[in-house]
Amino acid sequence: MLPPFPQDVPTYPLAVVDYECLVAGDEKEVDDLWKAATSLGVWYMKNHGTDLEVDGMFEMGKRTINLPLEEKMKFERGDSGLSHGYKPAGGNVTDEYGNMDAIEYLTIAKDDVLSYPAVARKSYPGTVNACMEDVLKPFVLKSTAINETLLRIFGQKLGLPDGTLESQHKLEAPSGSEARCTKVAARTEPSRVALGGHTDFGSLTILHNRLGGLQILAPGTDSWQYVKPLPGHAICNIGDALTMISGGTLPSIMHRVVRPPPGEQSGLERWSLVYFTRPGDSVPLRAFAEESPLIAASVARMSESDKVKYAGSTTAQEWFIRRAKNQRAKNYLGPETWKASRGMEHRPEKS
Ligand SMILES: O=C(O)CCC(=O)C(=O)O
Ligand SMILES: [Fe+2]
Repeated sequence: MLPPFPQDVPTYPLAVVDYECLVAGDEKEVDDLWKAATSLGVWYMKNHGTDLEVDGMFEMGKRTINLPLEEKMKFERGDSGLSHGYKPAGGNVTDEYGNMDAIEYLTIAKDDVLSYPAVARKSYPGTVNACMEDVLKPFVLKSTAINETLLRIFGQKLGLPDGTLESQHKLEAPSGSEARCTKVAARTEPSRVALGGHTDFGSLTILHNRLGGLQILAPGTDSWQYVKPLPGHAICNIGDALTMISGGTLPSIMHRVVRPPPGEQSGLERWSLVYFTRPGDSVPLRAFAEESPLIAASVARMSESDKVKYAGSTTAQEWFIRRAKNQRAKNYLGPETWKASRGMEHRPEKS
């Protein structure tokens, strides 16, 4: 049993959305989701129906990340901006000064899970391969189904023609969608930022965490605040790609990971699990203004420089590679590298 999140540490309250009610078409729930997604871009989701798959993923992640470093490094992700594989702590920077991160993680491409035993992007340690069929595949498929439900709702609320958002995120299209298991070691110094402030690169993120450590920087505020993990609840957030497609209607929240909060949780190692849904590699990241009057109105209200940003000069894959590559510690040359790693952050200077 993990100790509870301390009562005397302030947390940012998020809306709770019930996934089963969304699936049932409950209008109030759909409206609650839309309110959370368009105001803050992050919410809790209960009754997501993936508890078994999540447990299996945590076990697989722990087994793999607990392998000797030498073994894991055979599958290291490299510095070219592709994320699949193993990333040791210190592999990325967390801020403009080049301070290194303190989180290690293992990232498995959706394309590799679906093509297994053929390799689409990268090969993985035996501990991953051993559960491709029984754990990875059901986790990826269920997480995808959840995100398809959310995309369908967002598409309707945005006034896009039916299927528009889904067609940018086809399961069979090569994409940066991926599952990630993360670990922050117990010995990490309390002052250290484990994962620097960022917005997620793709469209939708489903996060499962059990100990505190996730913090958000809510728009209009100036300080990082913890989000308290709630048992059985996932934390979902909007990423840059959906911000772009929706013409800014769906904001991607800035967040980061620090060590668990003071008190009983503070000395413990922290594990989390994420599924990122991203558009197909070749999808241009632009506001879908021609397809939706609501998005067109949002673009019309933008400054000229924002209009250029939302006009779509990169594909989803180019966006991802630029951001991921410039976060690599080995590629860090100075504050300009950090700046080049930024996405849709509302406070780009915060880390
Ligand atoms: O571990 C967490 O709570 C969040 C991880 C995260 O933000 C990420 O991997 O992008
Ligand atoms: Fe993130």
